Amino acid sequence: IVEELFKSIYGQYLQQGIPFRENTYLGNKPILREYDFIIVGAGPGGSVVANRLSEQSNWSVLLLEAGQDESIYTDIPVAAEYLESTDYNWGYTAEPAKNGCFNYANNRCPWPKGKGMGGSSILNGMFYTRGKKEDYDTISEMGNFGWAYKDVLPYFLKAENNSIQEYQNSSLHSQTGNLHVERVRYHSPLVDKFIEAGGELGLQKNIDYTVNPENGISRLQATSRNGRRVSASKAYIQSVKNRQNLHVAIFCRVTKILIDPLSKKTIGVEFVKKGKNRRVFAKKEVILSAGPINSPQLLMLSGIGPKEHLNNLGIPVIQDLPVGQNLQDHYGTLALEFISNHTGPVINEQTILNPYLFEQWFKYGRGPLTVPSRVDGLGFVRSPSGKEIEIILAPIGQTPGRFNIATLLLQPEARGNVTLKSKNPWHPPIMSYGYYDNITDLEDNVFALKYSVRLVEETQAFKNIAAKLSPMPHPKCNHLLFKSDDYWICISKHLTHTYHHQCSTCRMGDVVNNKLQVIGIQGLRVVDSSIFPHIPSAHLYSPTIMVGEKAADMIRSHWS
Ligand SMILES: Cc1cc2nc3c(=O)[nH]c(=O)nc-3n(C[C@H](O)[C@H](O)[C@H](O)COP(=O)(O)OP(=O)(O)OC[C@H]3O[C@@H](n4cnc5c(N)ncnc54)[C@H](O)[C@@H]3O)c2cc1C
Repeated sequence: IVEELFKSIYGQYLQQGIPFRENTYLGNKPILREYDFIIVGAGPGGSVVANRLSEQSNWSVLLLEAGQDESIYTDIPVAAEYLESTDYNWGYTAEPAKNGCFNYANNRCPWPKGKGMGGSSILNGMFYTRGKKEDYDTISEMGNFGWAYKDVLPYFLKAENNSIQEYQNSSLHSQTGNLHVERVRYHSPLVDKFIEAGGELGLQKNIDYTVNPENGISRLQATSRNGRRVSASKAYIQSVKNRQNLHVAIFCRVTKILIDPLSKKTIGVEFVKKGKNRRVFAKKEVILSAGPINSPQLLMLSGIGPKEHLNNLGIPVIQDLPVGQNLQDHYGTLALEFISNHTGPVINEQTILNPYLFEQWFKYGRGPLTVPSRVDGLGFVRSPSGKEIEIILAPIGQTPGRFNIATLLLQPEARGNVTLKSKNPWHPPIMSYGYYDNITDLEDNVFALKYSVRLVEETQAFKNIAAKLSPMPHPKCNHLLFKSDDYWICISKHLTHTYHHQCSTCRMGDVVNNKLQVIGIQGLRVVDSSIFPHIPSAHLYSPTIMVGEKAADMIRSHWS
């Protein structure tokens, strides 16, 4: 019976898995029937693994990406926020929030996710941060051997290529990796005011926040090179595009991971390209790097997830695991508006197309278009509850004489989850998150908003340019006393902003082991931001690159 079943599964796969020629990412390489490794998703997790595994010339590697290639538009740092309304975004929306996202229709916060070579690193804010030593030590203390700070630091360094002058001789930075990091190449005088003001309030000026993001303030370290975005695909795929053993195929939407239900061995994946269903097989492993929303979705569609949920949808259960649970994220307020007598450049939908600014950027890698999402300046303060909060300066306003400060809770209490709407792979999953359901998050954000106002209104640095909070109250909060705690609570709930660091939906310890192998399944790993069991105090691009570097080493040593 087992043999018959085996034949019926594999026989069908083998018939359908005939080779076909493809218009692939680079050149016209055919997608073969079988590879040693199949990687799903060309985001930061998948791009790194594809590069590192294909260093081994006797291993064949296929990287399947649902989206398209990058373009000149994704190269422009300041354009990041505009890319969210293009096909580079999966365009997800979270479920209605009870205590946040009030400025959006039905209280549903948008959850953009990058779709294309580089994943979310083609539309992210390009902040380079790594988090705190304690973040990784906590991950290790949760039982994940090999993930303490001392274990992950070498991989951060392996990845980094930091050209910032003052870090050239630091043992905590490196200049040899693939991920370029530099200072923003347009220096607004407002950033200096921000740093001065932080100093006046007792923050340490010009800290290296990648090493210790605490009680300090400094300019941004950006994942760019000569003023151009460095996506994960730029950093890890473009330079190895001519490797014969690496095939990269775009517009390939994976709909299922093929797993033999008896042996629980991963066989390959099913995907759709140009409307056709196809299958491709893995000799060694399938590596799932589809990101924090699509990785759990694909696992559940393939029979790996909470038993009851899968049973309710009629999906045969292969492995009962808490996939999609425990979603974590960073959120806060975007953004308070301040006015001053400083007149600097203005970037909005009209001025971004200004030919002079474009030429400055294109020819020389300079000017305001090099400023990622208009941001240059981060501060780190501790709330009365003892948690770290990030304060973000956008010195370039959307209207003249204005600038913005945003808040970000680095260790929020809120949690969420990803579940399936149906067993149809084309239906987006259901995403929920408890914005401000926990009073500590709300109190911490109110503290951060009041701190941001103090930073501007109570320091000489900003007084010198007559800077102050815009006196126009938010129209939905103008029934409350301006600047009172109740006003700030109202602002928090209306101007809720997620920083798109969703993670932990395939968390290490519950869904994958410390080698990132899916528990109970052979030949299947998850390598992306969904594996963090506990959210680092960082924007997650560089931590996910670190995960990719570390995973590639583990995979290599497993198979050698
Ligand atoms: C708007 C925004 C701003 C951000 N700003 C910053 C920042 O300033 N600094 C920072 O450090 N981090 C930032 N982040 C977070 C960071 O970019 C992400 O944490 C990181 O990209 C996660 O990497 P990943 O590999 O887990 O997944 P992703 O980057 O989401 O990549 C997943 C890839 O898989 C592909 N994929 C998904 N499903 C399928 C499928 N079924 N078949 C084939 N391919 C599939 C996707 O198209 C995508 O290319 C931001 C994120 C966003 C969205």
